[in-house]
Amino acid sequence: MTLILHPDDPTGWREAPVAASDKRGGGPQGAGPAASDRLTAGLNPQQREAVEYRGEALLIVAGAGSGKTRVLTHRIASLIDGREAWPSQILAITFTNKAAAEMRERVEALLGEAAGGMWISTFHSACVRILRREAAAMGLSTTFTIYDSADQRTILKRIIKELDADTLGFTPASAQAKISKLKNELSDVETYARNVNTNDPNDVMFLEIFRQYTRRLRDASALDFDDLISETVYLFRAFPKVAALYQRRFRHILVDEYQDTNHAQYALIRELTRPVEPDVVAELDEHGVLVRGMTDASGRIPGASLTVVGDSDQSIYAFRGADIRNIVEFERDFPGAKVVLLEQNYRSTQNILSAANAVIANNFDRKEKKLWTADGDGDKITGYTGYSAHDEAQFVADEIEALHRAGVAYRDIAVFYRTNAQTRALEEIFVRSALPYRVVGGTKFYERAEIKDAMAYLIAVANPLDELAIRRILNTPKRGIGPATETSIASFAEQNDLSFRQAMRAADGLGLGPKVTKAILDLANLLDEAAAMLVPSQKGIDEGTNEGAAKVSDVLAHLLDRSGLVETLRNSRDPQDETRAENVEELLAQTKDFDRENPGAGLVDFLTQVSLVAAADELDDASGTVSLMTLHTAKGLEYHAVFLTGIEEGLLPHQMSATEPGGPAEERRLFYVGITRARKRLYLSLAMSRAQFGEVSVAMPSRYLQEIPDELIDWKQSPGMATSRGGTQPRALNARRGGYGSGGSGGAWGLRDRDLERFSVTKAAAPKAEWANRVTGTVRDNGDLTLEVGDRIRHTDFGEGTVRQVTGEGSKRIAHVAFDTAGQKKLLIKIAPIEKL
Ligand SMILES: Nc1ncnc2c1ncn2[C@@H]1O[C@H](COP(=O)(O)OP(=O)(O)OP(=O)(O)O)[C@@H](O)[C@H]1O
Ligand SMILES: [Mg+2]
Repeated sequence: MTLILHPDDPTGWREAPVAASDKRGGGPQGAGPAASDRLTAGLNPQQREAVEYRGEALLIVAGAGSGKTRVLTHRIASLIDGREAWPSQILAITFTNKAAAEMRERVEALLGEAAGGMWISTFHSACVRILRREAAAMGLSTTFTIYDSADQRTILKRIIKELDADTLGFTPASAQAKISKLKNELSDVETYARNVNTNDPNDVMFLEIFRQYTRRLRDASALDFDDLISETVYLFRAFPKVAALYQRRFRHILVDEYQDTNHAQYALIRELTRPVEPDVVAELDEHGVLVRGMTDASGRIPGASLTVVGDSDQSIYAFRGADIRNIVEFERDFPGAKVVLLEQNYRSTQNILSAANAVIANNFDRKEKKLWTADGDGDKITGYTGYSAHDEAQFVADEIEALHRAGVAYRDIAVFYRTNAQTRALEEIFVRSALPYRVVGGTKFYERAEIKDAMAYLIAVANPLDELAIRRILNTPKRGIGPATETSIASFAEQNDLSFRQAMRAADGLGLGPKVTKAILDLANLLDEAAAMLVPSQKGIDEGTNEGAAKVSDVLAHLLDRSGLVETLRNSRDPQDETRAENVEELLAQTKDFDRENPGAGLVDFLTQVSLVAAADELDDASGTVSLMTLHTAKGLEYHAVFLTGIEEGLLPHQMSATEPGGPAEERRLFYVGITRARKRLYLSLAMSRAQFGEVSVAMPSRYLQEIPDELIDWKQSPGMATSRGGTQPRALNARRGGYGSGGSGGAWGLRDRDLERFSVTKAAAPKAEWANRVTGTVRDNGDLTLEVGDRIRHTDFGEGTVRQVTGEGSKRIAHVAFDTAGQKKLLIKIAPIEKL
């Protein structure tokens, strides 16, 4: 393998001056912690100790609101301020984009400009950044697509159908969950195949599903979310020299919410904190990567220092493979690690903390830990039992108005729920009450069909191998290309070992009607044209910049205009289509903002940003609005007033987890996370009946409610009271006005990632034509191979056969071949894997 070195060294590896005395590696000459006294002022002694500790591994374990995240930010600031590390030598990992943006803000507030160049990001963003840069080493296109959960399910649905796997009970969701679990355990197809029980038809079938899924993603040059982490781990393991570049660069790695890391994420951290061995150091040196002064006496570059913070009581991602053992076993994995415990809570009132303590105490197998504050009891918790979900929502809306009148800003109020479906009633009432609100990470803008359509155009341009994207837009807007045509293109592609897109270009030889043929070619041409717009000028290519390339917004505008996507929506009679057209135009506006704010960034950067944001959460607080979000999204955040809604059996604990081992305990931790987000006011509410899946059913108060001592809650309408009034019958559901969800998520789209990652596609030194080819995708070329009726040929897959007919012109000539064993096939002569006998 060859070492990938970056001519422009975009990560700043070469910039760091060397402190010969600083054996921990290459940071600026340290003035020592004393210089950053002002950064430790206002911290308690344990927090200060954690900020100032300078060993190799540090574990901070503490309950909610005790300042763990605060310690991380101060620690980063202190390293930089004390000139012990360059910002570029710091990698801080948080769980959501929102948390990353907040952390960056806090560090910037402490340091000002000096904070630039730091990597503060989620695991996924950091990995995408690495993978885009190193894609070549993995045999992956730098423009690889990131598949979200819906994309995964579409592919799995096709595979399951083809394999008739549904007869064995496989569903796209079940296969997806299983694949995700395996990937989070760093188990790939080969590993799974080795351990599969060949006598179990289910296992054998799953293996085939997994295998096909993996192949399709590879063919499409696509990665799913779990791949982002696991592929980075494989990359580092397979290419120690690539790994060394990052091991050398990041001298301080800090991970927030460590209790929720899964095995793959854990492995990634292990790789990143490994020392660089002397032989690799020597090779780096040979390649001009600065290593002098970074090595210790044995000639190694020591591993990065690692700081992790977490709270095992807040572990809520077991379903995604999070492994609490990562935190429990930290001391074993990192011998000599320093452990700091924080005890005092600075966030909430004592009443809120007492409720949290009482609830979490019911979990066994945990270290006893009690949250306390010096700030006093504060108000009691307010409880409310609604007759229906609407009644509950009305209570929430009324209380929010009351808080607002009392001077609490909307942005300092949040409403949490267990499942996204619960937003319906809340949104309906909020819209009616004209309450400004925003759904964080809810029904996402990007998940809307029309946005996915428009995005699919962009994806098809960026990654010509992405079959999913191109098939999505093949007949969107309608252009007369039916499913039969789609299938014949797909099988032509399959038979000729072509991508779907290449097969489209050969449409005129497929024997389709002239109108359909034209429609297919027009679409292929439109995509090629758009791809050509993205090619930088020769100067840009020479200099490795995007100079001369069209802006993302121009490309999208061109695609929308020429495809007629917006126009079709505008001309439709369906009243919903007007909103859809507006949404697509909103996307266009978004690309304009992107272009303005990220000069030099390209289409792939935009697509990456969207996929990362869409999957994890939304970006920023639109100030002045109440935030609605799931309990999972709420992690790490805090608000003056918090409403926990739907505290009912079946919702919390959720019915899916109630029967699973460890399920109720994990749900209890989720409740605990919710409670501990509140600073001053906490509201717990439930409904006596709730409509789910179109059916109204009686709801029971959550078992967790009973775990909170009575004296802490002031019930405005108690579960008991409501029942004694015979209130299990739902009150007539409020008449619907305003429709569901007409506000909400659209407004959130306008926010952006401060931590935006810019991935420059490796294009230095590629001449324009080659670069253009890379964008549109080229394969083998048989030159002017002439074939005539009666010729015998050999195909790599189909064996030998006889040419029956030749149609088409020039590079689009197609041979109709009768294979001896494989039947009739149509082959594109120019590129099919064939030879003349
Ligand atoms: N020493 C301190 N003095 C004053 N305020 C503090 C101190 N330490 C932390 N805080 C404040 O307490 C609140 C909680 O801190 P932080 O968010 O860092 O806690 P955490 O341990 O990360 O919580 P969680 O477990 O919920 O993520 C924040 O508002 C923070 O600014
Ligand atoms: Mg925190």
